[in-house]
Amino acid sequence: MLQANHLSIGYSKKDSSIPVAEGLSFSLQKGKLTCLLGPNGVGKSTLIKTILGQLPLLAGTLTLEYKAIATFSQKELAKKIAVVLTDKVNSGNLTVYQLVALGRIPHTGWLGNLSSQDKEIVERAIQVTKIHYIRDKSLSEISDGQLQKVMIARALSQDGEILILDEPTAHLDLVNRYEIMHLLREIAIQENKAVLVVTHDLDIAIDTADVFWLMQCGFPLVHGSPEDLILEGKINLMLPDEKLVFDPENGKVQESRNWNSPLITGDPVAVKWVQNALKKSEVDFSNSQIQLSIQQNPFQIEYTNGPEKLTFISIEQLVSHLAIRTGSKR
Ligand SMILES: Nc1ncnc2c1ncn2[C@@H]1O[C@H](COP(=O)(O)OP(=O)(O)OP(=O)(O)O)[C@@H](O)[C@H]1O
Repeated sequence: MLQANHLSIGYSKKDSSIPVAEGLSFSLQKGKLTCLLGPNGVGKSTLIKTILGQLPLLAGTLTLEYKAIATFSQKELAKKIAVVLTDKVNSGNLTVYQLVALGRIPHTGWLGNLSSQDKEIVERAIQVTKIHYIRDKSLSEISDGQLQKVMIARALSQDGEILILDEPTAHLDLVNRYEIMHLLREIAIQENKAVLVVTHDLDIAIDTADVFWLMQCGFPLVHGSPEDLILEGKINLMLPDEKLVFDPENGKVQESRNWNSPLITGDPVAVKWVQNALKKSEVDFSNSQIQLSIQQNPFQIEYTNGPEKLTFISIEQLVSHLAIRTGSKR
C-alpha cells in the first residue's frame, strides 16, 4: 500500500532543511491496525504530514501503490487516504449525518449531490462506527467520545484504503479509549483497510495493534508485532529516559531503579500489590529483618521484625506504620 525507504522527514526554511528523523523504512499493510509510538517531539506528526503530501520529503522514497506520493494531487490523495487529526471541529450547527456525509467531498466536490452509492457508503460508515442512534443530533449536543466516532465515520465515508488517525483517544476516558481502539481494529479487519494510529496509550495499543512502529531520536524506525518487540526488549526504544523500563512480566512501564523488597509470602497477586505500595513508600529495606506473610479471608498482613510481631488489616495500615517507624514523609 504505502511504502517508505530511507525516508528523511523534516522542515525546510529558505535554503536549508531541518531534518526531524532520518532513515525511516516501513510498509503499511491492509487489514492491519498499526500503531505509531514514540516520545513527544520525535516526529510522529511530521511523518503523518509527509505521508499526506503536506511536507516534501528531504531524502529517500515514499510511494503509494508503487507511485511516488509527490505525483498525487491533494484530491487524488484524499480519495486514497482519510485522516482524523487532533484539531477540534468547529461545525456545531451540522448534524452528525451531515458531518459524516462531508467525507464524500473528495468524490463529489463541495457542491456535489450525494448519489445513491454515496449515500450507501455514508450509511455503512454510520453503521460500522455504531453511531446511528445520534445521527440526527447536532455536533454541539454530543460527547467527546461520540464526536471521535463521528470523525472516524467521516473518514470512513471518504472510502480510502488507508485511514490515519493522530491521537484519536487523547482526552477520552478509559472505556472510550478501549472502545475507539477496538473499533479501529474491527475496521482494519472487516473493511480490509490499512489503519495507522498515532498514540501514547501503550497499554491499549499492546491489546489491540497488529503492528507497532516505534520512533526514537537518532534510531531508524523499528517495526514488528507488539509481542515480538516486547520479548526482544525493543519496546524500550520508546522510553528514552533511562529511569523508566518496560517490564515484560507485568506488561507495564515502571521505574528502573533497583529496589530491595522485604521477604513477602502469600498469594502472588497480593504480594505484587503489597510490593507496589512498599516501593512507592520509599522505605529502605536493604538491611532490614522485616518479613511479611499475607493471609486471605480475612485479608491480613502478618509483620515480623526480629522479636516484634504485628498484624495489619490493609496495605494502607502497613505503609502508615512503616512511615512512622522510619520517619519517612509518606
Ligand atoms: N513547522 C515547523 N517548523 C520547524 N520545526 C517544526 C515544525 N513543526 C514541528 N517542528 C519540530 O519537529 C519536531 C517533531 O515534531 P512533531 O510534532 O512531529 O513531534 P511528535 O512526535 O508528533 O510529538 P508529540 O508526541 O508531542 O505530538 C519537533 O522538534 C518540533 O519542534
